[in-house]
Amino acid sequence: MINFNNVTKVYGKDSVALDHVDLGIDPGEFVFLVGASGSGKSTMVRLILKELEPSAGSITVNGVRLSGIPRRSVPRHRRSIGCVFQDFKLLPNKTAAENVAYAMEVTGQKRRAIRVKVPQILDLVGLGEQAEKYPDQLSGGEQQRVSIARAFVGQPPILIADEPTGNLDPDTSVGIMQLLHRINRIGTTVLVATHDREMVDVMRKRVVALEDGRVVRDMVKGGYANEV
Ligand SMILES: Nc1ncnc2c1ncn2[C@@H]1O[C@H](COP(=O)(O)OP(=O)(O)OP(=O)(O)O)[C@@H](O)[C@H]1O
Repeated sequence: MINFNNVTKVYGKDSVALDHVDLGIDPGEFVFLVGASGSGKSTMVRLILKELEPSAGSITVNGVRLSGIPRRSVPRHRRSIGCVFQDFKLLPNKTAAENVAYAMEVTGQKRRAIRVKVPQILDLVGLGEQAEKYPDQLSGGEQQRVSIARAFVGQPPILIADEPTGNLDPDTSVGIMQLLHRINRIGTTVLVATHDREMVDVMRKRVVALEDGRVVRDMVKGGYANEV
């Protein structure tokens, strides 16, 4: 589903963010990408989205080699990947329902489809009752659920979350992780870049650890640290 083949990314002249990375993620997997600040997690995410180009090596997503995607087709590539961020990135002047609907509008979906789908997806993330609230009327965890609903409403085959629980307390984080797990169980490939040690240890999923741009550990049912 996602393949990095000997990928190196150098920013500027000599800032090596990724150093000969090989990584394969199969369809339907749930993978944590862990590592200290600056280890290269966000760079990997941005390469997958084709926001950046690798300095060397090749990347395949959904069976498509990214270097072969022409610029005009990049938006379609990005639509196949739902994205969730630490800071939610919701539109403050739109309700929860409108935020989700907007994501469908910009991809040209029909009004009727939007009317049907938005309540369904808000129910799925446990926010059926909060549809008409604005982001500032929602808790951090609820805002993150809206952003997951928005990322998932087009049913992309891949969902990427970059520090999805970075702004949330531990209890709320568990709920967000359970939701990502549920989305994974429906068949979505989920990649979560995180520092959240507790969550990684509880979930017992595949853990890929980066250190200075290299994959230093890849465990099937791993923990955040070596000894777990
Ligand atoms: N635009 C850029 N220009 C130059 N160097 C960069 C740029 N973006 C990232 N880097 C460097 O590349 C390395 C990897 O950064 P990256 O943001 O991928 O790490 P990260 O693991 O996502 O960190 P964090 O957890 O803090 O987000 C770091 O050394 C960083 O300083």
